[in-house]
Amino acid sequence: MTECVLGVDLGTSSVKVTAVSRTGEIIAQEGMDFPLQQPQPGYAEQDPEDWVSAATVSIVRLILKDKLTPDQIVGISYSGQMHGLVLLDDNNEVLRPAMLWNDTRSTQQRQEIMAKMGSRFVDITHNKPLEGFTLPKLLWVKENQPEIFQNAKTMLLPKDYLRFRMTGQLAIDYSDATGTVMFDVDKQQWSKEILDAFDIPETICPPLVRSIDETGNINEWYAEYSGLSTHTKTFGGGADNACGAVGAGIDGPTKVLSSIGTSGVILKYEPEKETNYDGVIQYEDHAIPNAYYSMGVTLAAGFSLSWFKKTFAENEDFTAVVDSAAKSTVGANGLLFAPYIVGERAPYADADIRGSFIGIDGIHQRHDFVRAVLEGIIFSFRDILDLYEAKGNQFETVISIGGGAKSPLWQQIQANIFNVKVVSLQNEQGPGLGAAMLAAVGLGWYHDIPECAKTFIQFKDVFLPEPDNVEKYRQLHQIYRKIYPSTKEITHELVDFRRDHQR
Ligand SMILES: Nc1ncnc2c1ncn2[C@@H]1O[C@H](COP(=O)(O)OP(=O)(O)O)[C@@H](O)[C@H]1O
Ligand SMILES: O=C(CO)[C@@H](O)[C@H](O)COP(=O)(O)O
Repeated sequence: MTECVLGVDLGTSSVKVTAVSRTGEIIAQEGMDFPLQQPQPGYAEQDPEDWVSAATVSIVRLILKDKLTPDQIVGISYSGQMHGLVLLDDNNEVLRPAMLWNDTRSTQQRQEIMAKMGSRFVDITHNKPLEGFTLPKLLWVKENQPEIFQNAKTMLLPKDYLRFRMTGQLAIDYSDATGTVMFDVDKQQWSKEILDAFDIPETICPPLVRSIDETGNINEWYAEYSGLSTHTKTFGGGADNACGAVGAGIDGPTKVLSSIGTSGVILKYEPEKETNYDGVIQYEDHAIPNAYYSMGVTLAAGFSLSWFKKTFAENEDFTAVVDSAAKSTVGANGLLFAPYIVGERAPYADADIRGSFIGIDGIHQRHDFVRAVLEGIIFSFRDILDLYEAKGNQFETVISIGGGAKSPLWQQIQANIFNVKVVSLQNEQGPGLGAAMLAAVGLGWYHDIPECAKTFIQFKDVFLPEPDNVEKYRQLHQIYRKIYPSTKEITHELVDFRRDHQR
């Protein structure tokens, strides 16, 4: 019997569960989608029960279809979509749908936090209180649903809710704790100053654990529900981007992570706790003990492509639609797309900006629109890379992960727009692999994450920049950068119009 660990990656569009042997072989992988609710402009919610059901179906498939035996699964760890607010009452029942990282309804609360604490807030958390983060959401509930806030005993993030249902134990790891912006990065503890400023009881914050720490065995109920064994241990896990960076081997200043999941992320490893980008780029504790990372986030990366596919090519094969972009040209025959379809976080922290196609011409065909979507998402990543380069960083390698890394064409576009070599992983599920690595280290199979990485991480393809196309994309990016200032006012007015006339 080959022992294995499971990396459970709770994303925004689906959960993916990856079973990995002690020698780093991916022996099986299962997953299941779940829906996203957007009932009003800026709202993004999910039912936490959908996460539990989808994770359980995936685990049951691993056992029944892929023939893993429960005893073979010795450890489980988690990678989770960040910042989402799950509120539990004193019976640990969920009080309202989870408000997700791409829910931007809390602009007023963001302003209130800045008005009250200003730069002190950024000093403590190393972040600005953007709508996507957990504290503004909690304050939105406090102000708009006071009866729910009063009954809220515990706040959890998505992966921590899933682990709670599997083990009965409440916990949060440091990488997800930083993403709440209720955490003092320098002191490495919940910030009493922030909690007191907004009258939030510290008891709402779950106990902190390291990503490699044990967080209890699978409990009797979940063992019966899923077929897992009560001997299986769970481990803290981390934020999906922290786990993605672990699974992609981002371990030094010359490598950068490019993740195309529902969101898009450009991420850099940071060895120093003291680094502070004044909140222009996010700063987080890592899943690697005593390490940190920074990142810029595009709110709708894979989500823009999925939206396009659902709206204009619903019944077609996803890969075929993406591949059709090869029929277009560099620059999509003069068509640009700005992916601000649910607002934006970096480099423009603007909840009310919306997306656009610019330059639509009578000659354009659907494949030009697909190409423009792929390119527009990477132009927005280029904006983030520009922020890093302006601070003196130079990268030699981009490691590409997430659902978007299934497309070789999209990775070549990245190499050309970044003008940096892009490398893919054998399996694009970096966060799931990273989570499995946390369990492998937690179990003691490996001394630490760098040692585990030598066995677990396997690279696949290399995409080199093509000089002619690099130059064309450089020119196109100059035009792309004008879209935000040119469309800001118009799209804000349209969002306001929609809010005013929402039925
Ligand atoms: N064949 C494909 N080629 C390129 N991109 C894809 C393909 N299939 C899915 N995607 C993109 O991958 C995204 C989902 O990536 P994933 O890493 O699973 O996200 P999450 O972790 O947020 O659930 C989708 O939004 C979609 O745009
Ligand atoms: O908000 C952030 C990071 O700050 C997002 O990156 C979420 O963590 C969602 O990740 P995916 O579902 O796109 O992987």
